[in-house]
Amino acid sequence: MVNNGFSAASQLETKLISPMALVFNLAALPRWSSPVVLRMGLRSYAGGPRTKHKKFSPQPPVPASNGNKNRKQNKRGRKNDAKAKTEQAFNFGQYGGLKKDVDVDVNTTGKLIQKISNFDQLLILPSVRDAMKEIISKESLKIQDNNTKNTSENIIPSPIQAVAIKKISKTLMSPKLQLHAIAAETGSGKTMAYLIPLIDYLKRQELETPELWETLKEKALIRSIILVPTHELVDQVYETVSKTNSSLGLNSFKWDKTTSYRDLLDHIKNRIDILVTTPAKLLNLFSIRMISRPDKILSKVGFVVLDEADTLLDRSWLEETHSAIKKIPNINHLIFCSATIPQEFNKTMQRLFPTVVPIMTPRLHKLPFGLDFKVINSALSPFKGSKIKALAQTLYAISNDDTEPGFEKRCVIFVNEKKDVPEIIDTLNSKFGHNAVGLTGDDTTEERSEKITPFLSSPRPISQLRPPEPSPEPPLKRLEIPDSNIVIGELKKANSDAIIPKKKSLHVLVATDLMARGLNFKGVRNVVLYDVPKTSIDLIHRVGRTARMKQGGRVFMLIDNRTKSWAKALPKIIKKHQRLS
Ligand SMILES: Nc1ncnc2c1ncn2[C@@H]1O[C@H](COP(=O)(O)OP(=O)(O)OP(=O)(O)O)[C@@H](O)[C@H]1O
Repeated sequence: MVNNGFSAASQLETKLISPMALVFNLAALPRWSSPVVLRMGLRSYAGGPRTKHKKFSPQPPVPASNGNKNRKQNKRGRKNDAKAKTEQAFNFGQYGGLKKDVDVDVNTTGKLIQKISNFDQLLILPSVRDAMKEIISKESLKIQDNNTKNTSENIIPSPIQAVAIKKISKTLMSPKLQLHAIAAETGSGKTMAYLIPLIDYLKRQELETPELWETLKEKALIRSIILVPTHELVDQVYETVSKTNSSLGLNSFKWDKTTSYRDLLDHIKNRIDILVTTPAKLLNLFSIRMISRPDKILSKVGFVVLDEADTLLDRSWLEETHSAIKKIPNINHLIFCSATIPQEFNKTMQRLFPTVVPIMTPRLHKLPFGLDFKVINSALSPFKGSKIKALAQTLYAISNDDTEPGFEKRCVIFVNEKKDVPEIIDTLNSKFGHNAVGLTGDDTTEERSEKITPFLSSPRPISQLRPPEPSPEPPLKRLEIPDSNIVIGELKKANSDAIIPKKKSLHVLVATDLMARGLNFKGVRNVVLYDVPKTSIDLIHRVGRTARMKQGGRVFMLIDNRTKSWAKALPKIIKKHQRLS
């Protein structure tokens, strides 16, 4: 029987899988959820100085207290409100870490966003709009499961792009300082949500103040900066940004570990319109002897983006990032972009940037739409507590099911501790015959890049790969669960290591949280959480490497007796489309 995919309702259901029977089927491609925007519970974010917006009001108005009765009623009211709020945001076992009182205002901004179904409805220069649509259509994943081809005509703004561009474009050329925080679920197109306003800003500067532009265009300066936490993200963001060089005549440049000072200087001399780098590198500008006036070079930077802002402003990065921003004296737009709002990040923002204006979508802190989440209990027979056996069988089953027909399959495995990576790789490759590579912060930049590149590009058609090695594998018994469209692949005698056949057609990457942030694993349909992530924040980022932008994806989370109580909460969260807290 052809495996057609789950029904719409069951796509979002989480299933607890018995270890002997792993369920395989990619969820059908999800559509955009209703594009709506929310006002976040980032109390201090409200009240931006320059842009009009409503203030966040976490509690309904309480009438002026008058005597004991009123006080008691008010107290009860407040209790009920608090209860309703905690019920709304599901608390995942001992998890937490995320800002809880995310308050969705679906009605006001939501309706506005629902109306935006086309880039033409947004205030963007036509040349910028056309160029960016073209880039998206080339970068965005081809939908494998049907014959729809991406062309710039059928590219529409994602909800976060619609709302961010709409809001930022209103006062784009106002000379006053403007701070925005863009936050939306993983894989929702946040890069373009800040890049389109940034590029529109640069091009409008050129067109609207031609005299000024004439004096600046030959100068040694930088006009905008995108800061990211890792070199992988420098490469990824630059890959997109650099496509504007030819189509829009911009000079973009990435400054990473491999860049020589000479190269950097040469590019600065010819004007850098968009610089992509890390905060540490930017601070380096002040210690390069060849550069006599770094302050002058930065004096014309008008647009700054902090991508993965929650990482860049967490305890270990804060000082560096804040120092880097402080070195840029004339910022006009400062944008913070993030998929999660951890409590600590929220507090930092309240303290350092209390006037920032939030731009968010209602799916923030929810797991991706169209995700198929499976929980595998390694404590049960036949694994009997061996997580590695459970992992090996999961991988075997992934490589043998009939998903992703005609394309190579890839799977990213996340572990909590980097010390576990070498052992897992060794066991998977030597004992179970997998084709796995491991990545930790100990790898050099070059090693990391070599290992990760095959996962960042679209899956290759099998016809382009060399024929797989023959493997002495037993036939896979296929079963169907009555009254469902679930197909089960069952291994004969799966409790014995010896019978698990060698399998090389699946490409496996084992990584730590380092690779969980922001990386656009194009078309990776399978993520395995070898360890239960320690916080909701980690869970969201790791899960978010699959099911990106309308693409289905599966997550297999391995649990044991220690972690199973936490895992129990997840089915409810996903089924009810709840937000993690
Ligand atoms: N309007 C659009 N239509 C279709 N695809 C798009 C659109 N905008 C962006 N994309 C594609 O969606 C994918 C995910 O985008 P992006 O990496 O910006 O997500 P993100 O929200 O930054 O994710 P993360 O939170 O993990 O960093 C990319 O492959 C990008 O090319």
